[in-house]
Amino acid sequence: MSEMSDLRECICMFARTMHGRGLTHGSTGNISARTPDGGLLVTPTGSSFLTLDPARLSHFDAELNLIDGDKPTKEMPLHRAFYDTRGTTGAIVHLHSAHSVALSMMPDVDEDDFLPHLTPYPIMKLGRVKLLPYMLPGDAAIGEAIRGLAGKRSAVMLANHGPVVAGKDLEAAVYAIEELEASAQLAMMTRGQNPRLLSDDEVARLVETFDVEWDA
Ligand SMILES: O=C(CO)COP(=O)(O)O
Ligand SMILES: [Zn+2]
Repeated sequence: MSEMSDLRECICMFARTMHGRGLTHGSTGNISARTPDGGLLVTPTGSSFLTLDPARLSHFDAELNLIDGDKPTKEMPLHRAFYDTRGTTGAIVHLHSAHSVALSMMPDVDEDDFLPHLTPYPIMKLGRVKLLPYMLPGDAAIGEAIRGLAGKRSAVMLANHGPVVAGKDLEAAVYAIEELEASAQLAMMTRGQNPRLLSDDEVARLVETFDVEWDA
C-alpha cells in the first residue's frame, strides 16, 4: 500500500477507536493530517468517526485547494490556523470529549493552564493547554484566536465545546488528546477534594527532562 492509502486507513482507524471509547460521539469531532506531498487529508463535515470511508476523506493539495473527496469539516479555519502557525504540525485532532468539556465549564479554571497538575503525562505530551472562550462551531474567530497564540501552544480547549490538539503526526496528536481527556477526567473526579498536586519543582523537572514547551 502507498503512504497515502496508509494515511487514509490510519485516520479512519484512529477515529474508530476514539469513537468506540466514547471520546467523541454522533458526527462530532474532526481530524486532519499532512500528506507526504504537503497536502492535507481531512474528515468530511457531518461524518461520524465510527463510519469514515478512507476513499471519501477531503483531499487538499499543498496550496490547500480541495482536489477530491467530500466537503471538509466546517472547522477548516481552526485546522489551517495550527498548520500556518506551527510548522511542526503533521496532524490535528478535535473531539467533543465529555470530561474536558465539563472542566471547561467549571468556575475558577486557569485560562492559561487549563489542566491542574495532577500527573506527569499531560504535562509531557501537551505542555500548557490554553482555554479559549466559547465561539460558534466553525466560526473563523476560532482560527483567529489560535493564530493569536503565535504557534506557542500545541493544545487548546474550546470552552463549552471540545479540545483541539496539534501533533507532529497523527499518532502523536491522538495520544496527546487522549491525555488531555484523561487528565480532565481526573480533574473532575478529584475536584473539591483537595488532591495532592505535583509541586512546581516536580513540574519544572518534567519540563526540563522531557523538553516540554512550557514558558510560552
Ligand atoms: O466538531 C465539529 C464542529 O466543531 C464537527 O463539525 P464537522 O462535522 O463539520 O467536522
Ligand atoms: Zn466541535
